[in-house]
Formats: sequence, C-alpha cells, structure tokens
Amino acid sequence: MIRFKNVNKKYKLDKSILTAVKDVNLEINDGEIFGIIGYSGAGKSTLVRMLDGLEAPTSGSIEINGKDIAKLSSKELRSQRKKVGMIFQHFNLLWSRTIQQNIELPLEIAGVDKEQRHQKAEKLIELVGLKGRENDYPSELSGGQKQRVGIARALANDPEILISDEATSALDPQTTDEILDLLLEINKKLNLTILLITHEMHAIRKTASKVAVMQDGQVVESGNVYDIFQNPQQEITTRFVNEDDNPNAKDLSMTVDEIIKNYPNGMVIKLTFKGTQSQQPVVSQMIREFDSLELNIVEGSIHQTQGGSIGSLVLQLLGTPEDQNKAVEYLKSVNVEAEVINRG
Ligand SMILES: Nc1ncnc2c1ncn2[C@@H]1O[C@H](COP(=O)(O)OP(=O)(O)OP(=O)(O)O)[C@@H](O)[C@H]1O
Repeated sequence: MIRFKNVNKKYKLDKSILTAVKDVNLEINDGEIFGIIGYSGAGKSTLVRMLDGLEAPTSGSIEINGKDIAKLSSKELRSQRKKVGMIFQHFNLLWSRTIQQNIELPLEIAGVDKEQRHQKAEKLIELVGLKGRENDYPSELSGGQKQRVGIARALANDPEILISDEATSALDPQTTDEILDLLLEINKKLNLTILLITHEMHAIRKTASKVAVMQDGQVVESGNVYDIFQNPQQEITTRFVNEDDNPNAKDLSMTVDEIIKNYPNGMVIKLTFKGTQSQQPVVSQMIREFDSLELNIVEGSIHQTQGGSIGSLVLQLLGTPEDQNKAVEYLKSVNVEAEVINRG
C-alpha cells in the first residue's frame, strides 16, 4: 500500500515560498489503478517525485508498504526505487540503442548477466506486443510502439508499482486507448499497482477504479471513478468529466418530439445504465426472451468505467404490444431504468 500522510511540499523562491503540494492524504491499495488528475501546475509531478524518493516532503510522510521513503538509507532507497517503474509522455528512450537494448538497460544497471537480460527482454517484448521489432531503433517506431518499449523497460526490474506520468498525452485517441488497454492487461496479469497521472479524464474513466482530483497542490475531491463520474462535487471535477464527453452531461441529440415523429411505430424506450456490468447481454437476452420482439437502435451513448457502463440507449421495440410491455418489465427486473417515450 502507498500512503501519503499530510504531505506538504514548499519551494523557496527568490522572495516568496511556493506551496506545490498541500495537505495531501491518499491511500492507494496494492493492485489498484489509481488516477491522479489535474491541470498543469496542480502538483502532480511533485507528488510523483516525492513518491520516487527524488525529493522529500517539507512535512508529512509517504509510505510504501509501511516504510517512510524519506527515512530510507541511500542503499534502501536504491532498492526501493527498483520496485517503482515509470513511463513518461516523451518516452525517454535512448535513440542510439535498439528496442531490445533499451529494455535491457535497467537490467544492465542492476548488474544482471547477459543471458538473463536477454531472456527477460524477450518476454517483455512479447508482453507489450513488439515481437519481431527487437532490433529496430526507436526512430523506426510509432508513438504507441515507443510507449510500449517504455512500458517494457519500466517492467524490467519486476516493479510493484508503475507510475504513468502523462504517458498517453502525446498520442492520438486510438493509440491512447491501445496503451490504456495494455496497462489494464498488465495490471491484471502482474497484479501491478498503477498510478496514472494525467489531465485526461478519458484515461481515468477507462482504466482507474479510484481517482484524486488535484488543484493548486490540493486534493479537492477523491473517490471511486464511477461515483465521481455520476456525481462530481467540485467545479473542476465537473469540467474534467464534461471534457470526456460524458454521456450523463448531455441530453439526447434528438428531442422527444423528433423521436416520436421519426419512429411512430411500436414502442420507443430510453434505457439508462448506471453501473450495469454489461448492457449487451441485457438487450440480447431481452430479444431472445420474447418471440415477436424486434428492435431498432434509435440513438445512444454509453461509456465504460471500471465500475460498469453509464449512459443511455434509446430503442424502438417492434412486435406484439404484449411482448413490448413484457420487455419493459423484464428490463426493470434486471435493474435497468426503462422509460417509455412513445407507444405507437
Ligand atoms: N523545483 C521547483 N522549484 C520551484 N517551484 C516548483 C518546482 N517544481 C515544481 N514547482 C512548482 O510547483 C507547482 C506544481 O508543479 P508540478 O510540476 O508538480 O505540477 P503538475 O501538476 O505536474 O503540472 P505539469 O503537468 O505541467 O507538470 C507549480 O507551480 C510549479 O511551478
């Protein structure tokens, strides 16, 4: 477990003192993906530097598995730092080294022999999906592939914690999603604790189970990602949630009148998902259950969080009126909110 206890970090400037981190208290459980979100200057990197032992808090403490990092001897700190892997926005790869050599670098520094280094790098290359590219140079890779090398290198020393510091900020949306999927896979496979530092709520929604929102050095809101998406308390959190095109923040693109005009037949219903684990089986089960039932998707916007699906789906149900009614009852019985917009 990682524990930030009343952590403050102040910097002495020429004529004043700048508080970069103020009274931060956080607990991050083993194996959890924990997001820290904030705009530039919020104090995220300062937190990370303190967690990696590069800087000490001005007051308060940061503990990893019960040990205060600031109190470790330099030898203990070196061995502790091996347990923390880092990936960065600009990858920080060595351009004169091949992919394999980049991944082997931390093992070389740790004094691991050549054969073991090779074996380990091969496994990691496979894990991050870069088999066949071992002898390429970073300049020959796309941004997403470079980040895969960064991830493999960060895992070389079998860390317990992976810090992702804006690791997807330089990538396009599709590549971002591929890297986030890889982080999720690694988290599950290796039971790795991942600290996801970002200014993108999308990255948090897709991967993290908990999140802390930082502003001016303080954690202004924290909790389960799903709850925070449903009900943000602070203005800044609402802004982040809306930036992610949150389906809760938007009404349907068609008005009810337009829906009725465009879909005059059958029954039109709006389903609202609030943390449903999977909406597809619910809908396909419903069609299978009632023989005469057919459906058209009118519109919808559903996003996935680690706590389940959120959003809404408007469906036109065709079939006997009896089956339409039974379908609505069925949806209610599986805890899906179903509002009848129109009966044709
Ligand atoms: N070594 C330092 N000396 C003085 N001030 C610093 C130092 N490091 C950070 N700061 C200040 O602390 C505040 C928090 O900076 P920090 O880099 O932690 O924010 P951030 O959320 O990581 O932003 P970014 O994403 O832009 O890096 C900023 O006002 C910054 O100018």
